[in-house]
Amino acid sequence: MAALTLLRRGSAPARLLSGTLNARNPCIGATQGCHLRRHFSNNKILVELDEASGVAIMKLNNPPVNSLSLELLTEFCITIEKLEMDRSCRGVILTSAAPKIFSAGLDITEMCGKSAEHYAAFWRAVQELWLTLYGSNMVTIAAINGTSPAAGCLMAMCCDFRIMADNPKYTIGLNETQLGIVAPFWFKDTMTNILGHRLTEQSLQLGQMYTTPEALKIGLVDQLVPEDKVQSTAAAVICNWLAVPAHARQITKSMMRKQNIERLVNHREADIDNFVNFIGKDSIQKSLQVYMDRLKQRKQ
Ligand SMILES: CCCCCCCCCC/C=C\CC(=O)SCCNC(=O)CCNC(=O)[C@H](O)C(C)(C)COP(=O)(O)OP(=O)(O)OC[C@H]1O[C@@H](n2cnc3c(N)ncnc32)[C@H](O)[C@@H]1OP(=O)(O)O
Repeated sequence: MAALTLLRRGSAPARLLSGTLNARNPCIGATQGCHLRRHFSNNKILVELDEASGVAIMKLNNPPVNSLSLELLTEFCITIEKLEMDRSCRGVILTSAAPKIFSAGLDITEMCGKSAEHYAAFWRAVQELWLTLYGSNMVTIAAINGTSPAAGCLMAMCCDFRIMADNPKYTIGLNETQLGIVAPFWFKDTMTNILGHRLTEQSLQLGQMYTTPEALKIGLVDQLVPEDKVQSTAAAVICNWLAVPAHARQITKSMMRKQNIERLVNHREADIDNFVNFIGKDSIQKSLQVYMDRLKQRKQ
């Protein structure tokens, strides 16, 4: 089990020990043409695992906009954990099967007009996604092939490296305040680790969505490439990351992230209570409804 996963689950670091296999050139099998590909999918996640390179491509597949429903969140975590346990997989490229949208963030309908029990289950699943992806021991690369607001941006920020399609129509950011809601502390912590305190404060208060050049400039994404080069660039980048001795990279990743992870692990139930109280307020429900109505009106 992964070192970071170990941090919250206390299980044996088998992956950590086995991770040095092929460490000098993990992509050697792929370059020599000995491709062994395994495909598997849940309903909403498509996975293609290339055993030669140890890289899985994981595609969000929840049309039309890859909104993160309870079902998708659950499948997402199961998929990552399955890959984490699979010795032939050492890296994941996270991308979207939908054209133009990486992910529209949390499914707003899951946060409207539902019971407190539903809100609690939904929020636990959102937490689980963050813990699983941010805490993954695998190399994770976000191949952001479309717009990515709110929790869509969070997923990308959980990855080790972000490559975005350079399309003037695409934007990325944590826009929660624009919906009248508040990004919780662990969203904030994730962004702070990437952008620093001042920029995160400004970004969160304004609910700012960045164009691709802006996102590159502030470091929210690491690389911009033409749309048709996103996948191939991600494949090349992940090979570089996998070439680093795995145990050293994993321990370093754990060292950089464990404080943030522990903070949520230690306050998980309180965070769920906060969410349930907050989202159930009439004023917040009204804000979300107005936002959804506006989204629908844009089309008319
Ligand atoms: C005190 C502290 C306490 C802490 C409390 C915590 C509070 C909660 C924190 C929550 C954290 C994260 C929140 C989120 O992630 S909220 C989601 C934010 N997402 C957005 O703002 C994106 C909204 N969508 C868009 O801007 C656009 O849809 C798009 C992604 C740019 C795509 O545009 P498009 O023109 O291609 O498609 P469009 O016609 O707009 O959409 C197609 C249909 O999909 C519906 N839809 C879009 N986004 C969502 C969504 N996020 N959830 C649910 N449904 C969505 C849209 O309404 C269309 O539906 P229909 O075809 O009209 O029926």
